[in-house]
Amino acid sequence: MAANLKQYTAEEVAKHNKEGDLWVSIDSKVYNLSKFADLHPGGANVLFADGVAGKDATQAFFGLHRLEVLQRPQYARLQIGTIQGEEPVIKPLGPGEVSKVPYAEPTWLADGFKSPYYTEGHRKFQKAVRTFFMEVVQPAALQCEENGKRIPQEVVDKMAEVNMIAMRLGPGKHLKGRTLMNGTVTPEEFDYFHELIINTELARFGTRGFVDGLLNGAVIGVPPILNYGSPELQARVVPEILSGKKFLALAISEAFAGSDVSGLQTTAVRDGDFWVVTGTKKWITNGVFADYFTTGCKTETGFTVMLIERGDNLETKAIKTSYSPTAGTAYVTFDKVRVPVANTLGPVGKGMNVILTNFNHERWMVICTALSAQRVVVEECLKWASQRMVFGKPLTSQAVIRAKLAAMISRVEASQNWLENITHQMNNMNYAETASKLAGPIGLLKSFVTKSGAETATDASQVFGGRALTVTGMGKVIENYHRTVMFDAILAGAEDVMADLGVRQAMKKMPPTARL
Ligand code: HEM
Repeated sequence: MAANLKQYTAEEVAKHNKEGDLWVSIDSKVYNLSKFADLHPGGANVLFADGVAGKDATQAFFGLHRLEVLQRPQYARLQIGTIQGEEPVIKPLGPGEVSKVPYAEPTWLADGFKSPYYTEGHRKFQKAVRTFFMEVVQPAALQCEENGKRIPQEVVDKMAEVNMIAMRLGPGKHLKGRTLMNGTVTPEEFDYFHELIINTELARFGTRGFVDGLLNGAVIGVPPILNYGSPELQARVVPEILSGKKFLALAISEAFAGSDVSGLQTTAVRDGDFWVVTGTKKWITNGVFADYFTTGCKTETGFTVMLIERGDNLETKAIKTSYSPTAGTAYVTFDKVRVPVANTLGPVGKGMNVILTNFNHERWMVICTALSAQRVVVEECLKWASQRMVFGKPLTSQAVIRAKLAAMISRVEASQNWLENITHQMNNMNYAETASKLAGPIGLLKSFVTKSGAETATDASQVFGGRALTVTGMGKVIENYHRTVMFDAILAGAEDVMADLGVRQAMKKMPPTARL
């Protein structure tokens, strides 16, 4: 488009510097703001100021707006030309591109850095996944986060086409025979680093509610079916969910009891070939739009897990939380719901094992997405602190700001290295080894990442100041982050419980031979 636009000299632009005849240049692009001035959300008079009207307003503009403002079609069309002999310097990331901002990407994606963990195949996969998320998912993420609606079906269908929903469950037999990401990786090659890549990419939009709205219910609620459901149940339900035709939520926690499973009150009573289920569930991610609920119930001989289909006696009500309703967080009521006994997942009374099987993977997933979101905050802060001018100098000229950046960067880099180490172990341990050796480290890392997240949210808010408090505009990613950072510290195991689990697991492994 720029090629067909007229070229102007700075002197020509300077002539248009008053009400009714107002031009500015921003990053070598010339904008005619004559009519727009009265519509400008920041007011008209700021545009007529000295140093703005008829001038190169690049610095003033980027002190007040995000680059995306200029990309919105209604504003992009204000551009009438370019400055002769100049080229635009500021560019958004194209689909699949990696950021050149230091620490904005994990080191394995940074120029010249090496990693022992990632192969050429992982690199190809990362590029394909980033392109897919930027092109297909990001527009929906931004919209849904704002309007609170469920992820659109067209996006779900496109995710299903590349088997994204199946890949989100991790490596395993459910991938067999599927073409993954248009053949970028085979089901046999797909490992936890591929899954880490997906989790990293999906959390990069500064839209925390949408991260859970992106069918997280299935990620945590389908594995019990794959591991414990009868072949008939699997054959009926799993394809519907992995193809995005039906949605599923994991329904364990209640207002009466969170992780304290012994306190659960939802009860299932046997009546012939059916369970009759009565009770309530709270904080159920994706519950608002789920068709199936992998549900924990109290039965005569203990805790039992079963798959419950939405029907007349099952109601869901949206719960207002501090993140976007696009996550579909629900309060669920079961009123004598009749559930076929064939829907039981695992042995009756042994539901704790069914749920526990899934915990490490769920917590690891939360670590991946929480860390990715934290890294985005680091990038936002590095950009802002460099472009924001105070007393004639960039914010980075303040030592106190640099100290905050140092702390933020160190936290994400430390967590990334620990996460990649754990992911490598997951690739090389069988299920029993993972359960015995990694529950502790995963608990500790989850606690570390979420504590770091809270510190980073505070630091980033100080860097952005008042802008961190507004839902739109310059600090919108920071606002979303500090408003929602606690979700990761609570979902899938509260921060303090996770840290304690790590130490308790270590205590179990203390050798009797050890003495000071
Ligand atoms: C193509 C030119 C421009 C467009 C399309 C534009 C558009 C906007 C938009 C959409 C907002 C709302 C906030 C946001 O979404 O970030 C805004 C706010 C604002 N704009 Fe502009 N603007 C332009 C140029 C400028 C320039 C050159 C100045 C220089 C002083 C300016 C000063 C402001 C101010 C002071 C605000 C309020 C910021 C805030 O609330 O934090 N704008 N502008």
